[in-house]
Amino acid sequence: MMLEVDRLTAGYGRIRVLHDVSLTVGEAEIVALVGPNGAGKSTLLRAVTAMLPDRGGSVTVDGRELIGAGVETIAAAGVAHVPEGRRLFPGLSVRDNLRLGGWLGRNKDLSGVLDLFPALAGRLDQVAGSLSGGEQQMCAIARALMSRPRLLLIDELSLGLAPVLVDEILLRLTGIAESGTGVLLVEQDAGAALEIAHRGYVLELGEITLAGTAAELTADPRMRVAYLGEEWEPDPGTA
Ligand SMILES: Nc1ncnc2c1ncn2[C@@H]1O[C@H](COP(=O)(O)OP(=O)(O)OP(=O)(O)O)[C@@H](O)[C@H]1O
Repeated sequence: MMLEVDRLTAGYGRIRVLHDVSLTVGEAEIVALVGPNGAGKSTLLRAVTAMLPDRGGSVTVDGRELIGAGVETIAAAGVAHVPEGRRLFPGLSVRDNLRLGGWLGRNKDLSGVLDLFPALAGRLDQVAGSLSGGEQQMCAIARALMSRPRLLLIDELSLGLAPVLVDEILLRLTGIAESGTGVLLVEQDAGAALEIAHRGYVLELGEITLAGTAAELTADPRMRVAYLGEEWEPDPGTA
């Protein structure tokens, strides 16, 4: 497996958020991470990119330990993170945001990401802060891709976006994975995420409570009621 998270424990100050979380993402695999607000999904992505202090467990990419590693080691391991809220530099142009994404890896060639997101091609000179929400999300993903990552971590892809746009961006992710990149996708819209994911995990109260292939999770009755909008029909025998 490319990414292996093994019994990871992480939190903030004295608050422990993640408890012995283990998960994997393979090459060219899309893995969905779903769960309620506050479950620890963003914390997990932050822990993988070593933005949190080391609390226990291990995170390896291709066997290389990331816990305790510096930002350059993480970039060299090929990990890119699209954080919640996108975090573009709003006063810089789209071109400069993209170039910054390629800076550590000395990648100046924008053509690959512009092929993926043609909507950005005509907006290279526009400041990122004036893009629409969907364009900003595309720009944030494109910026992350400029580092030519082996592993892409995306937090709350659909936040504030129209469903049609979400579908379009998810489709792009399928193409990105087909080219070999592993994708760990944190997503509120579990249905949309499981449509493109190969596998998924449910994180609740900082623990993995359910895991399986996308088909297994989509068919799971608990999953269907809790995350996929199915109405609960009490068993007539017990109601
Ligand atoms: N910087 C921080 N300092 C202290 N506690 C934090 C910090 N960031 C997050 N938390 C707490 O950690 C817990 C997990 O938060 P996290 O953002 O990882 O959840 P999440 O599953 O991503 O939720 P959401 O779907 O709402 O984004 C929450 O209780 C949150 O309040």
